[in-house]
Amino acid sequence: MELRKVTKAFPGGGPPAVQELDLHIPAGEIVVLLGPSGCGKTTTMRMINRLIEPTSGDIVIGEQSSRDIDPDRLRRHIGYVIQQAGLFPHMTVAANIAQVPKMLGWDRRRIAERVDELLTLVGLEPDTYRDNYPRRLSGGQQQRVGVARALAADPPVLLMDEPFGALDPITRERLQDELLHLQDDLAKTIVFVTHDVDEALKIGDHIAVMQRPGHIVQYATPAEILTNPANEYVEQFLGAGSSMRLLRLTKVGDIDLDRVPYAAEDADARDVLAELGRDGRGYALITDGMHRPLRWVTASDLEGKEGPVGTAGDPVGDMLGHRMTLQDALEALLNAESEIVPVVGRRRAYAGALSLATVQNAIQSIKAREHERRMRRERT
Ligand SMILES: Nc1ncnc2c1ncn2[C@@H]1O[C@H](COP(=O)(O)OP(=O)(O)OP(=O)(O)O)[C@@H](O)[C@H]1O
Repeated sequence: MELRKVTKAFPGGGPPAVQELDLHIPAGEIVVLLGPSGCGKTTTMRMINRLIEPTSGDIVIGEQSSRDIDPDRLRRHIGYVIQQAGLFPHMTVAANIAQVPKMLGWDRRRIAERVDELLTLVGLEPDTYRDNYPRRLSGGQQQRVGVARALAADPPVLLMDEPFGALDPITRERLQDELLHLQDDLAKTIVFVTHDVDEALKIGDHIAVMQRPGHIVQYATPAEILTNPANEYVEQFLGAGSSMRLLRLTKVGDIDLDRVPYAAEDADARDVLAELGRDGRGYALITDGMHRPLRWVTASDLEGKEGPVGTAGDPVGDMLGHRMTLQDALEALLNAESEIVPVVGRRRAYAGALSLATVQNAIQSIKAREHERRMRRERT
């Protein structure tokens, strides 16, 4: 989807709500519009599904200008989720979800099957929820129904306007996780509006940072925005704590891990001992035939031993996954029994090790990059 110099001026003067907006929204990605109240996020969304018409410019979906698509047809191909779900209170959950399929003339059986399928997809048990009314549901459950309704006719595009804005922080985080999980399978093209920086960083493949009135100041990936904000405005909008946020964005597998020596359990104890001597840190990891960590051994476990390492040493306790965020890894390390913890990648194979010192090095290099960026900006 592509927005080309899209402008919206409302009658009554003042600067246009949206000004010559250019935005490329790649298929299958989540693009977040992030900005303060009144910067034109909702107006942009409403132009995409033609609830309002641009004053000038063009919106191209697929190969076609949205102007050339009948608005009703267009809206059936674009799911819309808004804050507080916007469900019809006098209709059951099933009837709410079934709206678009009904308009499309699906038969009753197909609709009923689709409703149950969608309820299951968004984590609501069909038998419990399909005949319920929205007011009997919690905010989080209503929002789930809102997502189910938007997905009913399997639209390729989803517009989500502050969908989790009215939820408590815990429910909000859970729904964010579920959305990302769903997106792994569905790969919809999603435009997601929020004014919450952390939500944007977590959800977005790309983020468009918007500024009043109605324009984009930076369009980049979350990591780029954090490490290289385009200007003072973006930096201020991100606020303090960029380093902590980077910990949340960075995956364990992205940093330089500790290369602890390792050997298979059938390796000769004398060879492992020699390797320990060369490495100098005094311990090694023993793995099974699939490179999965089994035990820690120290030099004294191997002293005088001949033949395979076998069951020498102590079993490995905690392990970390390479997809874990640095923040979660830090938390796990603080609670771990040993100072150093193996990191495993695909099929739980050994990928390196992590200690507080390794994390600290990673933080240091993040900080160094930040410092360098600041110096660069001051020079220009
Ligand atoms: N129907 C309208 N008539 C006149 N002005 C409008 C209309 N809709 C929006 N505006 C104005 O356009 C600007 C952008 O509004 P918009 O709702 O798109 O911002 P937003 O970024 O979504 O803000 P919020 O986060 O508060 O929803 C605001 O100044 C708003 O007052």
